[in-house]
Amino acid sequence: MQLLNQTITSIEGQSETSRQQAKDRLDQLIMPHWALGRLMDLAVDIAGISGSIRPNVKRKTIVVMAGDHGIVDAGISLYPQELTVEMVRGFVNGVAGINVLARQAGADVKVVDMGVAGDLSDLAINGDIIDRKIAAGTNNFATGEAMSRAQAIRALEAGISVAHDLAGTTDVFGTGDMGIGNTSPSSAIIATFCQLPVADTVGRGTGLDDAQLANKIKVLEKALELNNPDPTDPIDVLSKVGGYEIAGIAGLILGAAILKKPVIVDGIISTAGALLAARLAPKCTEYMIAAHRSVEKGQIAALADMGKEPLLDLQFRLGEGTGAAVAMNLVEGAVAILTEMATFSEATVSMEK
Ligand SMILES: Cc1cc2ncn([C@H]3O[C@H](COP(=O)(O)O)[C@@H](O)[C@H]3O)c2cc1C
Ligand SMILES: O=C(O)c1cccnc1
Repeated sequence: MQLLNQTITSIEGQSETSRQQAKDRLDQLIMPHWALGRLMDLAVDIAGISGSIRPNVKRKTIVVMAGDHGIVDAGISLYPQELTVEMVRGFVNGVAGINVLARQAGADVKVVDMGVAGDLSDLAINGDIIDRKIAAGTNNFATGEAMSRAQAIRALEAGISVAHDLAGTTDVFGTGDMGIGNTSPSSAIIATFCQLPVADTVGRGTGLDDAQLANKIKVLEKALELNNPDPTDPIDVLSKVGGYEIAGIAGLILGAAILKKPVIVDGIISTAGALLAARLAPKCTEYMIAAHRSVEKGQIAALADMGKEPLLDLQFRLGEGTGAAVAMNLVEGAVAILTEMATFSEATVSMEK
């Protein structure tokens, strides 16, 4: 509890001085005023986050938090739980979607076992994954709480500790997730914090049909009624209807904020983690960059709640950190514009407005 308390009470906002210095320079670049639009807004944010107008963004790490979910027993996903382990092995072998897009963006992928139900000890022993396993999957929150308060706090602190462990080799973090069934706790968390009917935050996940979607909504409505999470108590929400990888993502974001490093937030699972982090420490939203608009409508509601506008809309519904990886290219582009493009006074040619 000490690491969590220390972290949430110490997070400061962006540097206003660096934001202003970045704006002043961007105002004078050799092009029509602010003609690169949101890429320039992004450059201002990264300067404010890092406290520098020459921010380092070369070393990028996508952290894929993995965990399983007891609520798969209620038939809320198309796929079996065993796929979580198989996908983790796929990430380690470098063959999944996130591996391809991270390679293309020049980012490392680090996989964290936050609470996978299967045995990954061989990978942990070899150092192929980071082992922060809290339990072998959550309890089915259709029949009781997902985890204890103590487990929820340990999972958040594990995420914070991962950010600290990777800080020496990371300029920019990206969040990712793997866990069959995890769109369900994500939707439940978002419905609770945003005080929305769960039907407004639920989507088809990996591809449910209409009848399966109706069942998912019914299961989650009943689960929320049974658990009655308190939206003013983020640990209560996490323990009752959350997930270990979602807690890990929230912790990673809190850690990035304390380290004053940008964290690119992926799809609905990552955004549920981000909302949890925001409820614990509202200022941490200043360190988040929303990568993309997910097909899942709950993600859009959570982003709106935090006042975040996603950079991309590519109809993604994969997770793993794939949107964050694609958005890393934009982060590097934004900083390149800030640091490499000439101002009118620096340019050798004179230009009349
Ligand atoms: C092969 C495969 C790879 C994935 N990679 C990410 N997800 C994504 O889909 C799952 C969430 O959807 P739902 O809540 O409907 O189960 C999570 O594992 C998420 O990371 C995958 C899903 C599958 C099947
Ligand atoms: O928004 C996402 O990242 C997402 C959507 C559906 C399934 N898995 C992930």
